Amino acid sequence: MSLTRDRILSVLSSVALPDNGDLASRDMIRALTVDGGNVSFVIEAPSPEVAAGLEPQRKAAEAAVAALDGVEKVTVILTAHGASKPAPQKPAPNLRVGGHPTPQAGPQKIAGVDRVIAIASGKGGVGKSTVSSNLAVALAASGRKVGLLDADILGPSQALMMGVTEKPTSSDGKQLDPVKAHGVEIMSVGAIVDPDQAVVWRGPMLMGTLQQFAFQVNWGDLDVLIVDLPPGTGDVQLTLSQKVEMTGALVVSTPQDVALLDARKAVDMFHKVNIPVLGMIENMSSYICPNCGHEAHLFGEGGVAKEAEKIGAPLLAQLPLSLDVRLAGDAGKPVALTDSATGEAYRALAADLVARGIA
Ligand SMILES: Nc1ncnc2c1ncn2[C@@H]1O[C@H](COP(=O)(O)OP(=O)(O)OP(=O)(O)O)[C@@H](O)[C@H]1O
Repeated sequence: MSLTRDRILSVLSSVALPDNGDLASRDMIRALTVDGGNVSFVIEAPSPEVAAGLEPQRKAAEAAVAALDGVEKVTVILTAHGASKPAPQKPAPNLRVGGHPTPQAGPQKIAGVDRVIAIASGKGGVGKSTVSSNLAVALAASGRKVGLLDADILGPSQALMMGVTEKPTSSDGKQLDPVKAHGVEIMSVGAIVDPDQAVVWRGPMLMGTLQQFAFQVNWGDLDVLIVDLPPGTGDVQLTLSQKVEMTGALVVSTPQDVALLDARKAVDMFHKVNIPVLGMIENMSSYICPNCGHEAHLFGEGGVAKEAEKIGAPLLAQLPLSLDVRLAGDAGKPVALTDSATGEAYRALAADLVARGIA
């Protein structure tokens, strides 16, 4: 019998919960991924208190799936949603972007948002923002309700890449309303400040803005909020993991060794802050000559696949290096909107993420 999501869910329905029901019937399984013999998923408890008592169920789930034919490796992560205490009354939010962070106890859910997926890379310039915008557009075109939070506060790209020309407003004087482009709700510093103006802020201002973008924006009901991170393993990544309940991260890398070295660090950082890495994406994978059709692996071949295998995460896509991608990004009309081969690759990636329960 082949290893399918349904088969794994049926095995998980044998893992009973202390207060009735089982892991599958109570809809606690998230981000279930089957990649060859590697199976990974997240058990999401409704609160930290419930999660604290579920380690035996996590172990039982791991053992039950490991016993299935064809399973080589199982990764099961236990997370919790919901604050342990009622959230304290918040003061009226300050609409000025760039305020200092407000104190907050532990990561919190963004109201109305089902899943928060970070798009990360170790190295800069590997195409994280390009992947974020195209994935957001492809998911929205497939019928998902999608938001895009540009967490690259100092080097925001999303206003340009998504062709945003209007500024966010506030309909209630308290929360910011995101701007909408290509079916996606967007919040980016690039939509607020003049494009030629540098954002020169110290850490606390950055973190305050990040918190505002997560919690003082009317995101509405979203299936998935894509968070375009800055490169590296710094303050923004740490703050997000401490303030926002994240579903997981997708790590983007190009195939060459210098990029992979940094991608490995990004993966390690996510493990340290307990955010599951749900998959890797190889960008600028190969170049197909538009004249003769010859495919050249300019930056090497197979490196990202090997890395993904090492961490037990799926390699979700291998996206080509193509002039169309850059031109479309610069024009504010992501290539995923087109019928090109790269547009099709992004649609396939979006469909795969939906099928895996990631988006
Ligand atoms: N597959 C691709 N083919 C051609 N050009 C690409 C591709 N992916 C990204 N680019 C181009 O490479 C440049 C850098 O991409 P992008 O800004 O998405 O990278 P990034 O990792 O987000 O960068 P940063 O580290 O600055 O945040 C952009 O001009 C983009 O259009």
